[in-house]
Amino acid sequence: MDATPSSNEQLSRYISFTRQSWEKLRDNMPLTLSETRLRALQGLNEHVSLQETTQIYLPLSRLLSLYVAATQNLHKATDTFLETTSARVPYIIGIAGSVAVGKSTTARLLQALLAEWPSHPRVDLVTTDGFLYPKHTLEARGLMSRKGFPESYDLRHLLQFLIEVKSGRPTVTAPVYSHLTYDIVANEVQYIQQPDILIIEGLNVLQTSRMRSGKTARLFVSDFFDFSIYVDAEEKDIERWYIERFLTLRETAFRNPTSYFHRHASLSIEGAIEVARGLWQQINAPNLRENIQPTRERAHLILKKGPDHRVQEVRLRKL
Ligand SMILES: Nc1ncnc2c1ncn2[C@@H]1O[C@H](COP(=O)(O)OP(=O)(O)O)[C@@H](O)[C@H]1O
Ligand SMILES: CC(C)(COP(=O)(O)O)[C@@H](O)C(=O)NCCC(=O)O
Repeated sequence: MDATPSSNEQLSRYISFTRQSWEKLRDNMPLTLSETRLRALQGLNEHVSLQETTQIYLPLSRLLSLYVAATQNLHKATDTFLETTSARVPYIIGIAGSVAVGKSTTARLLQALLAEWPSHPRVDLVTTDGFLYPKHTLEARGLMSRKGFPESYDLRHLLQFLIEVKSGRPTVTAPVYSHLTYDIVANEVQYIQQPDILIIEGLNVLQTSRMRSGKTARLFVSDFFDFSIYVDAEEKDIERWYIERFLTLRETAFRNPTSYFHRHASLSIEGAIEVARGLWQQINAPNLRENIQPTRERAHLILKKGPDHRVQEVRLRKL
């Protein structure tokens, strides 16, 4: 008998909110942000409407804020019991989902909103692309068309980074990736210095993948998460968003001569759509189906977007 729970069984572990029922939760919450502050945040995320920020993401930031406070209190309780003073340890939130589903936008918006709550003002954000192997290594291993697949990441390095952050080290560094050069940036690192909250965003953060040696990893990235979010949408919508973003980049970033995709800046619209669809169908769609979507039900919260990026449904796991 198959002991793996079916997708329906897994989803029944969640409380499901329609957009309307989620919005109503705002009534129970002290949403203290002024209209002026919200508009300033809007400037950081011009893609997300003010209505979406207020109705979906602000309640979510409130929920997360309650969880952070509860965890901070738990640490205090342990300290009282043990008569110790532990190092400050960041609360870690993982954000997973397909390429182009809107992970970065969601992560940046939550970073800004969470920083507004006085009990945890310092919120840092790290994207897992910094832990991809450098381009020359991917080329040498024949992995350039497997970027974003589990084997394209230095998982050991990512786990080491998380161990250091969670052990309360005052300064931890993360490598940096450039979408412009399509490569790790040599001699550049991001410093993480005991923020109150650390958001880790990436395709792979809920995966229970194998090490390159073929052995199953003993530790998973998600073991370090206090909370995790999966950003979900229909594949046909994500493909369209991917192509739209590619067309925008053709008119902006690709014009830069140092861009890895500079040669695509001179393509016709039809030519650019063909290239983008090819990248989607050969790399990102198989990765979504094989490695990303199967991790969805590991998340504490699932945000399901409609064709216009507006969240249609929120599922919260019964803890
Ligand atoms: N909430 C949103 N509302 C409108 N557009 C969005 C939203 N989130 C993302 N987008 C757009 O969708 C595309 C992909 O978003 P991005 O955050 O870059 O995705 P990812 O980090 O998952 O690759 C971008 O062009 C972005 O502007
Ligand atoms: C860099 C990425 C693997 C995303 O990495 P993440 O930050 O999610 O770890 C992805 O954006 C990517 O480059 N995919 C390869 C195919 C493509 O160019 O779309």
